[in-house]
Amino acid sequence: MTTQKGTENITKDVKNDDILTSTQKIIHEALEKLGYSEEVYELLKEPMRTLIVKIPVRMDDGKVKVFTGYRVQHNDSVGPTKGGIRFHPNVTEREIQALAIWMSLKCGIVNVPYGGGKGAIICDPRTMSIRELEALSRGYVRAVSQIVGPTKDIPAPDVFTNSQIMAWMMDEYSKIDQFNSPGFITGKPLVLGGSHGRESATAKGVTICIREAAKKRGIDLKGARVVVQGFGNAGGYLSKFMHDAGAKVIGISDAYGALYDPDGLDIDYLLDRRDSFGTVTNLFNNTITNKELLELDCDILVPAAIGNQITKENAHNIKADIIVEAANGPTTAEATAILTELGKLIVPDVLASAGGVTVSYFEWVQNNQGYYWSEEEVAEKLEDIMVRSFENIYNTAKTRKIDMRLAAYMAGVRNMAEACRFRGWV
Ligand SMILES: NC(=O)c1ccc[n+]([C@@H]2O[C@H](COP(=O)([O-])OP(=O)(O)OC[C@H]3O[C@@H](n4cnc5c(N)ncnc54)[C@H](O)[C@@H]3O)[C@@H](O)[C@H]2O)c1
Repeated sequence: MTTQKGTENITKDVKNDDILTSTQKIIHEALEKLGYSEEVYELLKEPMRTLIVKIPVRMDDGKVKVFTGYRVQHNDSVGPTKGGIRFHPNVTEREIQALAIWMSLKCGIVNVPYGGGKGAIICDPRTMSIRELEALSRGYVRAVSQIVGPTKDIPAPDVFTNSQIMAWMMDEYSKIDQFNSPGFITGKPLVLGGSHGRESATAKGVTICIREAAKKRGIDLKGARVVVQGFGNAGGYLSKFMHDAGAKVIGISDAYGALYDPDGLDIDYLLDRRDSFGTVTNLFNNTITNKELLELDCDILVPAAIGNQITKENAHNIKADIIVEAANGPTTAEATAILTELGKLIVPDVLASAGGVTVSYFEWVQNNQGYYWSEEEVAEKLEDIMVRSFENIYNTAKTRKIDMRLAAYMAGVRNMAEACRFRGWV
């Protein structure tokens, strides 16, 4: 598995009920601002479909273990639903539902023709053999096969799932479909129809948001002091991209602590020493805490680890002028209000981390065309979409005198609400 030990905390630390409730609150406000009726909110506040399945797997010891899996589809008025599959022991139904709604918002923001979806299996892949994992992955596809497919609902990797699991799932679906179906799932290995640039897509999207936000604030990225919480897929690539852009990455962290150097950290060296769990701080004695990291004097702060990191307890101590959320849900609603009041610019998660689903969309388009793009082509198209999405949301926030989170929710929910109306659902 390529995912990290630390991600275990992602699910544990975030208060998932709060995530769903606070998401619903902002959706309500966004729909109200857009002038949609209460009926539209009633339709969009929860997923349209939640499938719970049982997956029997014969384990290596000869006994059968029955796993529980989910596939949640938020709304398919715009197009098929899309979202990752999480393998995690602590995953809950409400959490997957909230994540499916966030996927809808991200797709609306970058204007790709999908609704949001999300899947999960309650399991701990770190304790399973490769054979058991393959059997579980294939069993999941058989169990949900009636509601997924390249034109219905397209899964992708998430916490503790990777391109190998996507490959098994694609193969199983192709057998059921009796047709080679690469467009059933994204995040596949390149040889099975994966896309160039997908692994770093989230960090690329975050980088573009940082660059655009810095321009708005008159901050020159060259020499700007950047702090990144989390050094896994998103945080690691992001630190590298910031370093390459001439910024000074003065702080990074992982689940065990944080590193700080006011003159800038040697990111290439740290990436080289990082383990497969995104951990590097354990190699150093002179560390600071994650709490101290978030409050460092810097220009740009990027939470790229877990949820609920900036709360009403520490919001007043945040010194960064710009906060760009690579992680899902790092800032609470109260903290957003405090930081906005203090004049900080927050680029919200549903916009900042939408690069991943954008390149997943590119992968699906390439699979449908049977024609594959170069890395440059993928990067160019991602750049174009992210810049336009950022501009749109920034300008909405400015014109309407609202924060960028509410503006992003307005952009994220609009296509869906409009499509539901045209279809005559509401
Ligand atoms: N990777 C993507 O494509 C993607 C896309 C959208 C959103 N995100 C979000 O970005 C965040 C990071 O995702 P990732 O894929 O980089 O995960 P990852 O597992 O690769 O890395 C997570 C990093 O956070 C650190 N971490 C874990 N618990 C921590 C804690 N309690 N305090 C401080 N640091 C901690 C880990 O040590 C690791 O360095 C998550 O919130 C994820 O939902 C990721």
